[in-house]
Amino acid sequence: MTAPKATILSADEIRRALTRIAHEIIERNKGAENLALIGVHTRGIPLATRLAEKLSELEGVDVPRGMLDITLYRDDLSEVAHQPIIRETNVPFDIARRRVILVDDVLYTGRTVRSALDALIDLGRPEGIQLAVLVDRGHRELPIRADYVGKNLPTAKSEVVKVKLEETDGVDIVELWELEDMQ
Ligand SMILES: O=P(O)(O)OC[C@H]1O[C@H](OP(=O)(O)OP(=O)(O)O)[C@H](O)[C@@H]1O
Ligand SMILES: O=c1cc[nH]c(=O)[nH]1
Repeated sequence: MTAPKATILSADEIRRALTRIAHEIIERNKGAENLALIGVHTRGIPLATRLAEKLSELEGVDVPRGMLDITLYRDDLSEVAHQPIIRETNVPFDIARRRVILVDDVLYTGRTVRSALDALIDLGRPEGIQLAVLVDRGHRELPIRADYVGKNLPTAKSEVVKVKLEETDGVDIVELWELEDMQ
C-alpha cells in the first residue's frame, strides 16, 4: 500500500464541518425537537453520535440515536458474499412522527442510501427523512442528494475517498486514494 494522493479533511476540518452541519440542521428544522439521528454502518454511526453531541451542546436537546445495517436491503445482495455479515440494526425508539436524519460518511452512487431508506421505512413512517454526509464525491447512479454535506469533492471513478475516524480507525482524517494504490 502506498500513500494517499491528498488529505481532503484534517481532524479540525472534520470537526468544523460537523459543527456547521449541526447549525444547518437546527436552522432547517427550527430547532432539534422531534429529530432522530440514524447512522449507517460503519462510520455513519460515530458521525451520528458526534452530531447528537453538537445538537445537545447547541440546543440542550437529547436527540435519539440509532444505527442501521443495510446489508439485507442491498440491490446486489445476491451477488455479494454467500453468507453476508449482518451487523447490528438498533433503533430503540419509534420513528413515527419524527424527522429522521440519516448519517453516512461518503455519498457516492447513492445505492447505500437507497437501501437505508428501504430499511428505515420498514421500521415505521417518519415525518420526513433528511440525509447528512461528511463527503459527497459525486457519480450518483440514483436520484438521491444530501441535505447536509461536509465537503463536496469532485472525484474520478478510479479514486477512493477514505474516511478515518477516532472511534473506528484511531485517527480523524479524510484521504483521497488512487484505487490501485490501495490494493
Ligand atoms: O453511495 P454508495 O456508492 O453506496 O457508497 C457509499 C457507501 O460506501 C461506503 O460504505 P461501505 O460499503 O464501504 O461499507 P463500510 O462503511 O462499512 O466500510 C460508505 O461508508 C458509504 O456507506
Ligand atoms: O470512495 C468511496 C466510495 C464509496 N465509499 C467510500 O467510503 N469511499
